[in-house]
Amino acid sequence: MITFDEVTKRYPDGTVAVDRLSLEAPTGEITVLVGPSGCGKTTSLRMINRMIDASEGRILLDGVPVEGIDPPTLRRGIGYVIQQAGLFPHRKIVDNVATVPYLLGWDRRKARDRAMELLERVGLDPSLAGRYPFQLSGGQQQRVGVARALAADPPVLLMDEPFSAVDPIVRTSLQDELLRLQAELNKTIVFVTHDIDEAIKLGDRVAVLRVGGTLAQLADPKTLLSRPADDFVREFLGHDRGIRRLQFVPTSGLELRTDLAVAPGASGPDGEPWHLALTPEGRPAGWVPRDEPERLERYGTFVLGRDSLRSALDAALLSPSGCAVAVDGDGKVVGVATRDALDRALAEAADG
Ligand SMILES: Nc1ncnc2c1ncn2[C@@H]1O[C@H](COP(=O)(O)OP(=O)(O)OP(=O)(O)O)[C@@H](O)[C@H]1O
Repeated sequence: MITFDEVTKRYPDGTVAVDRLSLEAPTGEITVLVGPSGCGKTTSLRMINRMIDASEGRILLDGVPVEGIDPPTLRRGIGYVIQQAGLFPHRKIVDNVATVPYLLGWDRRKARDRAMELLERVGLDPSLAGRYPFQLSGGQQQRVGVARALAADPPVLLMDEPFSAVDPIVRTSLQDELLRLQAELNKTIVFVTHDIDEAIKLGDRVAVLRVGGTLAQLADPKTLLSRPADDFVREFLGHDRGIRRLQFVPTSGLELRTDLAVAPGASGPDGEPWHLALTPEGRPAGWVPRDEPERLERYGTFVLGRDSLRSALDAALLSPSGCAVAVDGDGKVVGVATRDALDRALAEAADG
């Protein structure tokens, strides 16, 4: 666990970047520091590995004040990932990843084996190992940055806007990859971003900071969206806070109709403008309008119980029938959520 205990950072010119910050980043969880530009996120992060020293207060790593640990020893247990990866341009990818193991005096072969294993783990083709950083895309470089930070298997990972220099699609896949890795590795991660959506997606806990370096709120994403502490947090979360909150509402309680999904070739129930045609395997084939039984229209699906109400709504909006198709983990149809059922679930979510 990382503990900030009344930590203040005053730069020599008098700027107070962080002001009596107290918070805990629990072991094995992702704690996100988020807030507007200049609110002290990077300063806070760098005080953990002592790239910057606190002016007042203490930072503790599993109860031990970091000020008492010499920086090289401290950093051996702390991986660090920054924006644009910060790779060494004249070293091959494999050697970039093996940087810390080399520094730790590992045998060259063992260090390289470890690097190759990590490249695969972060989703990179091992054939890239012999290239130089400039021969990789921005997203690939960022993956190398993550692999390098993990090389010596540090229990703590500090990540400073690691995905902000790549396009939105690559960014989403890097975020998904990080969540997948974290499910396996259970590192204690402190992640800095100015993007509230990224914070909500990645954080087990989210600390919202305001300019001046004070803590506005520390909460899990669901609580943050449903109960922002004050106007600053509400404003920072944005006007679509209500919609985003739906990503934490489960679909397990949705009422489903099974009569609207029919076997291949069969006709739909009387009086219904649409029915869902199934494939022989029970997967969705498409929505069929009542007056044009040969036509198949597009559909949207959500995995019942796993996906959120937001996904179900998205699925409904994708389809001209206005209904969302509920499937199981194998993609087989378990029922249909009509607009009425979604409306009732929305009304309940608004009350909750
Ligand atoms: N070396 C320094 N000397 C003086 N002031 C500094 C120094 N480094 C940072 N600051 C100031 O401290 C405050 C916090 O900076 P910091 O970089 O921690 O913020 P941040 O939240 O990470 O910002 P951004 O999102 O823009 O990267 C800012 O007002 C910044 O100008």
